[in-house]
Amino acid sequence: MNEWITIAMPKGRIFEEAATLLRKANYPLPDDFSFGRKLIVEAPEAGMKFFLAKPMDVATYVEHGVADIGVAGKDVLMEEQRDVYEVLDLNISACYLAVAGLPGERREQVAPKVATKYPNVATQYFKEQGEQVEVITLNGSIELAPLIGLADRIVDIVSTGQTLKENGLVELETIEAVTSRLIVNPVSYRMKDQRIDEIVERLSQIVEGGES
Ligand SMILES: Nc1ncnc2c1ncn2[C@@H]1O[C@H](COP(=O)(O)OP(=O)(O)OP(=O)(O)O)[C@@H](O)[C@H]1O
Ligand SMILES: O=P(O)(O)OC[C@H]1O[C@H](OP(=O)(O)OP(=O)(O)O)[C@H](O)[C@@H]1O
Repeated sequence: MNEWITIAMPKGRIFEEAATLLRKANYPLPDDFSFGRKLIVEAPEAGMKFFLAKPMDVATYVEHGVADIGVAGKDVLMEEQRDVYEVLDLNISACYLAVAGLPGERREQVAPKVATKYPNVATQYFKEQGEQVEVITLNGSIELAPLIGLADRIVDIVSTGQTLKENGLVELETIEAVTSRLIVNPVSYRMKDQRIDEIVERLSQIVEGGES
C-alpha cells in the first residue's frame, strides 16, 4: 500500500455531504464511517485514515500537520487564517456570512455592539467599512443577542434565512459567500504530492461534473 493520508473531517452538517463526495469519487469507505461516538476510522483499501473534529478546529489540525488534508468551511478559513493551502472548492454546505439586526436599528449609533462566532471576520469587515464597532464573541445562538439586548447587530451564517425570519431579524449586509473547501498541509503537499494530487483530481471531477 502507498503511504497513508490522514484526513480531518468536520462533525455536523458538512460531514454527510463530504462523505457523499468521497463515495462518489469511489473511495471505499468502511461500514463504521458514520463514526457514531468513534473519532478515528481507517479505510485501509483507500490508504486513508479519517478523524472527526469540530468544524472550527479542522484547519488547526491541518496546519499542525497531524492531518494531511481536511474539509473546512470558507467561514472557518476566513476566521482562523491558518497556514494551509486551500486547493479545491467542494461546493457543498453553501451559505453566506452576513450582518443582521432588528428592523429599524439606528445605523448612526456610535460603536454599536456586534455579536458573532467570527470575531476576526467581523473586526476586519467593519474596519474595511470604516465603522467603529465593539465585537462580542459568542459560541452559538447568535440571533439571540439582539433580541435580549446584548448586541445591536450580529455577524453570522445565513443559509435559508429561516433563523433570521423566525426571530424577527433582517439581513443588513452580505459579507461573503461560503462553501466548504479541501485544505492541505503545505509540508504534506510536498512529501505526498502524488497521492494528494490524485485525491484533488478525483474530487474535482465529481465537483465539476455537478455531482456534488
Ligand atoms: N445553516 C447552514 N447551512 C449550511 N451550511 C452551514 C450552515 N451553518 C453553518 N454552515 C457551514 O457548516 C459549517 C459547520 O457548521 P456546523 O453548524 O455543523 O458546526 P458548528 O456550528 O461550527 O459547530 P457546533 O454546532 O458543533 O458548535 C460552518 O463552518 C459553515 O461552513
Ligand atoms: O439561514 P438558516 O438556514 O436558518 O441557517 C442559519 C443558522 O444556521 C447556523 O446555526 P446552527 O444551526 O449551526 O446553530 P448555532 O446557533 O449553534 O450556531 C447559523 O449560525 C444560523 O443560526
